[in-house]
Amino acid sequence: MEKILVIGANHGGTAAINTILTNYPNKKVVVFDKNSNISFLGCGMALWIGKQIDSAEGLFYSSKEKLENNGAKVYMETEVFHIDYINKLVYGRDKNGNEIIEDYDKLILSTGSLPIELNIPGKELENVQFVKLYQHAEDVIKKLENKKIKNVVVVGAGYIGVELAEAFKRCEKNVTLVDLASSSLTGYYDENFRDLMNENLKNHGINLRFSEKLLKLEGNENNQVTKVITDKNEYDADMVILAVGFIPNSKLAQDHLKLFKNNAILVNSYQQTSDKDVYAIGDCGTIYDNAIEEVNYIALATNAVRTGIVAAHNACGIELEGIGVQGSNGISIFGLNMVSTGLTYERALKLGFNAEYVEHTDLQKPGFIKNNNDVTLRIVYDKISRRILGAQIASKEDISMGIHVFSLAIQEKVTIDKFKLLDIFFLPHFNQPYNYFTMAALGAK
Ligand SMILES: Cc1cc2nc3c(=O)[nH]c(=O)nc-3n(C[C@H](O)[C@H](O)[C@H](O)COP(=O)(O)OP(=O)(O)OC[C@H]3O[C@@H](n4cnc5c(N)ncnc54)[C@H](O)[C@@H]3O)c2cc1C
Ligand SMILES: NC(=O)C1=CN([C@@H]2O[C@H](COP(=O)(O)OP(=O)(O)OC[C@H]3O[C@@H](n4cnc5c(N)ncnc54)[C@H](O)[C@@H]3O)[C@@H](O)[C@H]2O)C=CC1
Repeated sequence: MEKILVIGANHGGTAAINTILTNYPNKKVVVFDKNSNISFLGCGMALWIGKQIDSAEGLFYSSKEKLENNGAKVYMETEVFHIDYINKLVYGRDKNGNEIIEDYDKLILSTGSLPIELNIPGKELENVQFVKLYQHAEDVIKKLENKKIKNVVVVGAGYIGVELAEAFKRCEKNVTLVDLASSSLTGYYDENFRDLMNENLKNHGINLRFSEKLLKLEGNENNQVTKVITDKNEYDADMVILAVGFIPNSKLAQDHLKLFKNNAILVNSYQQTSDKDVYAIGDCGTIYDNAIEEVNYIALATNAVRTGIVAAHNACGIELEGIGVQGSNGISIFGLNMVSTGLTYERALKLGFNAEYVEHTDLQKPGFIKNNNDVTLRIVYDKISRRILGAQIASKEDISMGIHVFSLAIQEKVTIDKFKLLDIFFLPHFNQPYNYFTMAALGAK
């Protein structure tokens, strides 16, 4: 029986394992994970910390037991420390120090990512937290019960930082959000969209400190953090969250597999690495980005799931080519919903596209409908090829599904001119006859 070994059983790994177990009963599946849990939805962490949900119970959708009931052999709390790619052997060590060796016919690496560690004095002080794992969130929640924790400084105003800033505010903490960049969410939105989010955060009492470089953290005699020092200011801090991005966890691939510029494991559209019997999925690997028509690194659970499915079929001998991604993403903070896909205008210009954008703001539904809010849509396109490169939408309405049409447009290289006359239904309960999709696109010269 052919044996497929999976290292890492979070979102990517779980998707691959389930795909194999469901579709290929003639394959043996062996799994290693160094953690004690499987499938934690990090996206629920802010909801849990901010008490918008009561517990973490619903934040898992799989477990060792579920995978084993479906036929896998699962080693939890067992870290793989070496792979002999030549002899196809994987070496793990369990929590009791026992060494476990398993051979494989095909190997799927799903070792994910690690939060970036800033090399600054004071980073080892107590109450300086990373937020990636279930255990991290549990630790933060327990510490927040201490009423002495009043001032929380969040470093990094990307997706994690902004979501957690809201969560800490909901716990009635004084929250300062610091970023090296001149705004929150610089990786995802253009300036006027970022301004909407910054205004929203400010209006909810979050102290925004942008264009500041973190220099060091200071502590008291008990080694607990007390201050955050930047190149411009200093802030009182009883807890500091470091959320300045992820790096791929590709240590096991070094010295054997080809890596991308940020050390992600380089894969082709079948998730195959430079070793034909080894696949890499999710945050530890690269992904093809249709917006730039090149390989890229985009750490998202959605990509982990899709690449897991692709790798599983290919590892089992059924060819399935991935179709690439657009990096579609979304955020919802104090009722302001923002979604984006593909390239922002700023990034498109930086990458050398002949970029242009059209933008339109209008009520979601006709004026006679109550409970109705403005929606702002920006579509970014290339003036020469006319190809749609990206889109951003912001509103207090739930506009989340709207972004998917732009994701598909980028994937299928639809031009802005074709988009102008896209068939969009109208019903006053949902939208307007002169839809902002159409109105924005018609503005393209
Ligand atoms: C707070 C937060 C919120 C997020 N919100 C969203 C969101 O809303 N939407 C979204 O799309 N994405 C979100 N993400 C990103 C998303 O969680 C990641 O992209 C996703 O977890 C990647 O899945 P993965 O399986 O590739 O890697 P990981 O989740 O990093 O899992 C890797 C697994 O490999 C195991 N492992 C690693 N090394 C070894 C080893 N040597 N031996 C054995 N096991 C090993 C680890 O224990 C882990 O279980 C969020 C992330 C965080 C932290
Ligand atoms: N809603 C969603 O889809 C979510 C997705 N995620 C994903 O998880 C991954 C990790 O998220 P984040 O850590 O928030 O990364 P991020 O890339 O979203 O944001 C990192 C932020 O840190 C800032 N930064 C970098 N170095 C810094 C420094 N030295 N000092 C101060 N600021 C610095 C950057 O300017 C950036 O704003 C991302 O890929 C993200 O897309 C995370 C949370 C939610």
